[in-house]
Formats: sequence, structure tokens, C-alpha cells
Amino acid sequence: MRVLLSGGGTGGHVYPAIAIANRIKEEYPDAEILFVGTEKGIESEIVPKYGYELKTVTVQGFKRKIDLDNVKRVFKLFKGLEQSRKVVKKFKPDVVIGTGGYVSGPVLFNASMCKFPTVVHEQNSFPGVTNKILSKMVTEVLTSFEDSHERFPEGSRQKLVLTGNPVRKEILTARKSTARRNLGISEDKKMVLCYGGSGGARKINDAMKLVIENMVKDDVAFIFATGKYYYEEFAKSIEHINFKPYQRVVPYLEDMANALAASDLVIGSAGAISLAEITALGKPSIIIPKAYTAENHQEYNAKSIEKQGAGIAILEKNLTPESLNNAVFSLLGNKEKLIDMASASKTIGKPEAIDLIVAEIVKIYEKNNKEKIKVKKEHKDKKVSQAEVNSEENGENVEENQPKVIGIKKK
Ligand SMILES: CC(=O)N[C@H]1[C@@H](OP(=O)(O)OP(=O)(O)OC[C@H]2O[C@@H](n3ccc(=O)[nH]c3=O)[C@H](O)[C@@H]2O)O[C@H](CO)[C@@H](O)[C@@H]1O
Repeated sequence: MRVLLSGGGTGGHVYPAIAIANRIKEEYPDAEILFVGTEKGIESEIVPKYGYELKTVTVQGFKRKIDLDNVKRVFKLFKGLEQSRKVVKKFKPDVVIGTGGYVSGPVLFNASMCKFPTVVHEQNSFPGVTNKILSKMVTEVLTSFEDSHERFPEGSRQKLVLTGNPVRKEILTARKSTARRNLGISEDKKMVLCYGGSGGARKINDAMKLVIENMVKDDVAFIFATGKYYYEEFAKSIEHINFKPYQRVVPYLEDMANALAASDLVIGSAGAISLAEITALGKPSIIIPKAYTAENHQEYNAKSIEKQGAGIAILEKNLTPESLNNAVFSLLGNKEKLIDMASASKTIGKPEAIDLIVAEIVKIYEKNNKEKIKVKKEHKDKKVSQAEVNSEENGENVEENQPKVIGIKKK
């Protein structure tokens, strides 16, 4: 199985592709996986860490006004189209999956022009521009929220399949007590995790200084990821504080699984993948949606969490160090409220989404590769029976020599 994945720009587009690739590898250990992204996007750091190969192409999004910079971006788009056409044609994928970001546009466009099966995954209630355009030409569109369906172009609606947002396996399987042990945080401590999406959020960082000072005073354990871009500035502003080993400020969290699992409360922005992870683990949250996101979708996400009782939403315009500090400490002091929010959060979570997504991809692969799968199976069966004959001729015990072959009748 040859799988080409393309998603980039931010963690919210890259981690879904990683979750899908890892799950496919579990099902099909021989699968060949290739990622396509851009050099500047976060994918160039994340994808190699997960052990996958990344081919880079040149694409950049457009600004909403007409200027010289946009003209340059048109040239880049043509270049990106040509580069991705070459990658697609050379790799000859069985299925191509796009998880959003500008880069998935040219890759999925070329793949569908070359008649390779194509799937896009949309993480948000408000589909991005690229996915709306692609929805008309791809084989299938996997969605995360039912209400997004009416926002896709009419001609693509019969291709929509509701699956939910994928969460990486290491997050789904992380356990609180093990995570705390790994992080050196004792069971009796309250633990707060805070991060503003994959890039961090200045507004959250500004409000967190006071919260951090008070968490240090109250001996609360915490991990705060500022975002790489903001780290140095933030680190300077808290130089005077003496932290305990279980109180950490980092630029970026490589190990989200342990941090999430260990936490009693999560403070974060309202990106769809962050929320899918927080709710898959049933964590209570304080959600601060980033303002000015397309169609204000983060505010919409945050309000939905609050409405369902899984968290508190604080809009950026109402966010002050004091308002965040009050929300954090009143929740930490209210065990029952935290328990109620945790169970509401758990009911929203869709840990099964990753299985539904991969099942759809496998269905498409099998439908388009019936002959290849049949030949491969026959070849495998033939190899096994030949091995059985050979072993018998050599007087070997067939049963002992066949431990890895599943579904073969033993003599
Ligand atoms: C400003 C903006 O438009 N943001 C969008 C972007 O958010 P963004 O890229 O911030 O994505 P999300 O918040 O949805 O997900 C962040 C991902 O990064 C991981 N992570 C984060 C911080 C860290 O230190 N370490 C780490 O591993 C999280 O575990 C998660 O897997 O994509 C999302 C999914 O399309 C959208 O819903 C968001 O609205």
C-alpha cells in the first residue's frame, strides 16, 4: 500500500496526517508512506521526528488584498504545482490524503488529475478554502462535524463522510498515573497544562505570567508551552521566579501525550485538534479562542465546549491576567466542578475517529486494488504452502516454523 499524505503549515493540519499514517502502519506494516509539505511549515520538524520521509514543495497562501507579494505567490503556486506533480507521478500512490493547509491544494489537485484515489480530511466546522475547492475533485471528503456539511459546495455533498478528528495513538493510550511518574509529578499535586495551539498565543502568554506566579506560590505543578516564537521573551519576563522541577515553561511540547494525561486542568486555545485531544482524554478546560480565525471558528468551537459543560470559554477581548487567574484557581479549588467538567468532556471526545478515518481509506484502497490484493494473497498463500512442503521434506516441525502466519490452517 503506497500512501501519500499532505498537510502542513500548523500542527492542526500536520498531526492529523501523522495520526493517520501511524494507524495505517499498524494495519499495514509494509505500507510505504510519503509526506509532502513545505520547508517553512511545522511539518519539516514534526514529520521526520515520526520517522517518515518528507518531500518539500514551494507554496504559500494568498493575502486578501492585491499587491506585488501576491503576484510572487502566484508564481510560487505554479512552481508548487509542477513540483507536486512530479512527486505524485513518481510515487504512484494507491491513495492520497490531504489534511489541509495550502500545500495539500497542489498535491491533491495533481493526484486527482492523474486519477489516483484522493481523500481530504476537514478538521473544522467551517471548511477551509483549499478543502472546499478540493471537495469537488477528490474521491471522498472526511469531516469532523456534521454542521460542516452544509458549508461544502453542493456538488460535493454526496462524498462527505462524518468521521471526527483523529487523535494520535500515544495520546489515546496515555494514562495519568504513568504520565505523572514519567514527569516526576506526585499524585497529590494539582497539575495544570497550558498551551496556545501549535504556535502559542501571545494573549494567553501575557495572561499566564500572573497565573504562573500564583501557581508557584501555591505549589501547583504545571507545564506551560509558550510557542517557539514567544519563548525567549517570555522566559526573560519570568527570570526572577524560582521553579520546582515539576513546574516547567518550555517553547514547545514534544511529548503532549504525557503532559495531557498527567493534567487536572488544561488551558488552551480552541483549535479543533487540541480540542479533540483534550476531550478524547476527558480533561476539563479553560478555552481561550484565538480571535480573527476564519469565520471566527475558534470562538464557535470554544462556545460549544462551554455549552456542553466541558470547559469555560474566555474570549480574548475579556482575557486579563486576573480573569484567567480567577478562573484557574476557582476551578482548582472546586473538585466537584472539575469532575463534572471531566465527564462532560469525555462524552464529547471521539477516540474512535482515527479508526473510522483509516477504515474509509482502506475501503478506498481495497476497492481500487482488488486485483493487486488478490494476486498478493495468492502469492502469500503459495509461499506458505511451499514453506510447509519444504519443512516437511526437511523433517522440520511445521507448527513451530509458522508462528507469524495468521489464518493458515495447521496440519
Ligand atoms: C489560528 C488558527 O487558525 N489555528 C488553526 C490551526 O490550529 P493549531 O495548529 O494551533 O492546531 P490545534 O490547536 O488544533 O492542534 C495543535 C496540535 O499541536 C500539538 N501541540 C501543540 C503545542 C505543543 O507545544 N505541542 C504539541 O504537540 C497539539 O497536541 C495538537 O495536536 O489548525 C486547527 C485545525 O485545523 C484549527 O482548528 C485552528 O483554528
